[in-house]
Amino acid sequence: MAGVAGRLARLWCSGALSSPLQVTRFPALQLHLCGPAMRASQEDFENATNQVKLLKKDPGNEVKLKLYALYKQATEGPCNVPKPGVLDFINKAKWDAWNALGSLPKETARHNYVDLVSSLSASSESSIQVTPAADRKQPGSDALVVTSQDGITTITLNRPDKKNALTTQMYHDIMLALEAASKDDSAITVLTGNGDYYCSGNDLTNFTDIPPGGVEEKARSGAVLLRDFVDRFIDFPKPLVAVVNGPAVGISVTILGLFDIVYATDRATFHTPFSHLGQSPEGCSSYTFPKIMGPSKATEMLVFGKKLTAREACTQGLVTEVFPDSTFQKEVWVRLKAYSKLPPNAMRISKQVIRNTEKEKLHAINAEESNILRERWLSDECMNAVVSFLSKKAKL
Ligand SMILES: CCCCC/C=C/C(=O)SCCNC(=O)CCNC(=O)[C@H](O)C(C)(C)COP(=O)(O)OP(=O)(O)OC[C@H]1O[C@@H](n2cnc3c(N)ncnc32)[C@H](O)[C@@H]1OP(=O)(O)O
Repeated sequence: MAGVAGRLARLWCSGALSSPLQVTRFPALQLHLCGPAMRASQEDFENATNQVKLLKKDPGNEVKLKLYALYKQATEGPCNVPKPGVLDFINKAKWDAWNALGSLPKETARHNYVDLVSSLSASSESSIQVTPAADRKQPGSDALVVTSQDGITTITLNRPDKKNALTTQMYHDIMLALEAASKDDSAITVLTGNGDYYCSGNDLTNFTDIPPGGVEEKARSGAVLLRDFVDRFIDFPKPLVAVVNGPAVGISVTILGLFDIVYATDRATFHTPFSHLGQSPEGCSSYTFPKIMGPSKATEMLVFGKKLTAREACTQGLVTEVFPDSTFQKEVWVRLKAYSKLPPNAMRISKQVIRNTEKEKLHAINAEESNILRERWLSDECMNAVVSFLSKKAKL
């Protein structure tokens, strides 16, 4: 194994890998917990729209496009106008910026707009400071944005440029967010993605972050992280809903068997390429998938890596309901807001009555899957697959 890992390191040092792999830890991600008193209120947003006109320093076209896109997303939702012609450069650039935000919820766009204006005013010393909502954390990296409103706590994977691939830090942040959501005053918790992907699974550059203890230590700590991460979904006490806004890969698919409801846009696909990657199933899918869809359909996904369309995944029981992409966000959030008005304790207790009978078994399955993966991660099959992806030779 050291040979392959050494190859990975040499490949990186030789610059053959196109993206500058992070051998150091990922920058700490800020977890924006926007509880009822902490989300960017409409007043914050209106203040920010006024303050942006008073900026002393021109923030540049790229930032202005981002402000434009966030403003439109916050006020009108996902891009809903036809794409301008190629010669209409300015409007096409604005359209592209807005469209790139995909299905980002209005509340999140509003929150990001206020944060951006706040940071611009701080750097340009404008005459009016936006007073961020009380107690809200200062803007920082928001690869994970948590908002809580209308009885729903929403955890949004917000790393669209990397198809919402999960960094090691994001696993920790999601666990923190689930912990907070289990105790806040919301009735339902949602996991969704921003951009065209729901989530492309484990960030494969995580494998390049080799600690002093070497690859064996990396595999050990990865197995501990995986087991803890999946345990949070097994034990989560409130109704947990996946709003699958686009393609889903790997662990983002396997943990769906632990959600209570899975709503998907018809653009979504569901791919678990574990053999392709020299790995094996996780997220309790080795138990939940055969239970949900039968052993042969589960084998097609988990062993042979068959990618399912949203409708196939619905037919096989992994997805609860599929919606047309054009009305997905609107229909899903209207429904979830109605569900969130139901008596929260009754929903929580009913979920636990359903889940409790399996909890012990699911924890045992999770422990077994994590141990097996710890070995798989040390295999040449796995590292060769990772090296192929990172050297941009192979995509799924
Ligand atoms: C606690 C540990 C748990 C471990 C257990 C988890 C297991 C898994 O999740 S296994 C599955 C892992 N995921 C993958 O293997 C997917 C790899 N990605 C791809 O194959 C493709 O990116 C794609 C099919 C998801 C999308 O292809 P495409 O539409 O062509 O977009 P790009 O490939 O250009 O992606 C844009 C950008 O994002 C980077 N990226 C996407 N996915 C990942 C990823 N999983 N890990 C790292 N980076 C990813 C991609 O490299 C591009 O980056 P740039 O080239 O720098 O723009």
